[in-house]
Amino acid sequence: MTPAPIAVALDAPDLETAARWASLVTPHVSTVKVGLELYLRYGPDVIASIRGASGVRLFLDLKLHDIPNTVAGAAGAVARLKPAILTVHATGGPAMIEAAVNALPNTQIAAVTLLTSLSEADLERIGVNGPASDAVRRLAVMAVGAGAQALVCSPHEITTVRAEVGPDITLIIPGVRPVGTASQDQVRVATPEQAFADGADLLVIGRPITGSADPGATAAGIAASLRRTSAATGRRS
Ligand SMILES: O=C(O)c1cc(=O)[nH]c(=O)n1[C@@H]1O[C@H](COP(=O)(O)O)[C@@H](O)[C@H]1O
Repeated sequence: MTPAPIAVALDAPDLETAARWASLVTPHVSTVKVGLELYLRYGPDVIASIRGASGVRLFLDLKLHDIPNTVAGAAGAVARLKPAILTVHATGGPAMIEAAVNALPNTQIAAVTLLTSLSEADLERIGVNGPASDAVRRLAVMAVGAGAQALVCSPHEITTVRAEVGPDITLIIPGVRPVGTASQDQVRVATPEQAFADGADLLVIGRPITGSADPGATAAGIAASLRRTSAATGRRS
């Protein structure tokens, strides 16, 4: 069976836990994601350890955000790790995004638009007025113009962004919560089925899987539900 278009966020306090989660979910999902918690604790070696434990596609979520020259250097520094995907913050601007794209020609650079943990009230406090979807759309268009091949946005903005950037840009969607699970610090959320039906290419899911009693079974359950959504909507994963 084709693994589901899910990146499991391995936000673990230690490498053993992350490697265990990776090996449990690997039969069911296409991708695992290493983020700041693991990378800052263990450094680049964590990538080889996780690859050894799972062998699936690796998404490196460092959310780079700095001047173009610094981001070019930082992206170049992780080139040898050969991540399938690397995140940068879209608000770093077009020159910064372009610098990352040029530094890593064999990696999909994903521009994070507005974090899924931000509410519209939070956005107003940081100077982003109006509906989140307007700002996300503007950032998405700018990032794609700068060469980003993937975008990260919340489930609420999928249809708006897709209409703007077309079918060839990969939409990566965190803020995903299966029915009956808590939102925790996520604000702009939807179910995996809804996000997938709306056009997400890759769902990022962490705690609803890794915090469950049986991460392998939970991942398998969400994967099966996405297959049913696919059959019902005609959407191919
Ligand atoms: O870039 C990301 O992956 C990301 C962007 C965003 O806007 N929101 C967001 O939650 N994420 C990441 O997605 C994961 C979500 O984890 P859970 O909230 O546990 O499902 C975390 O690893 C976040 O770092």
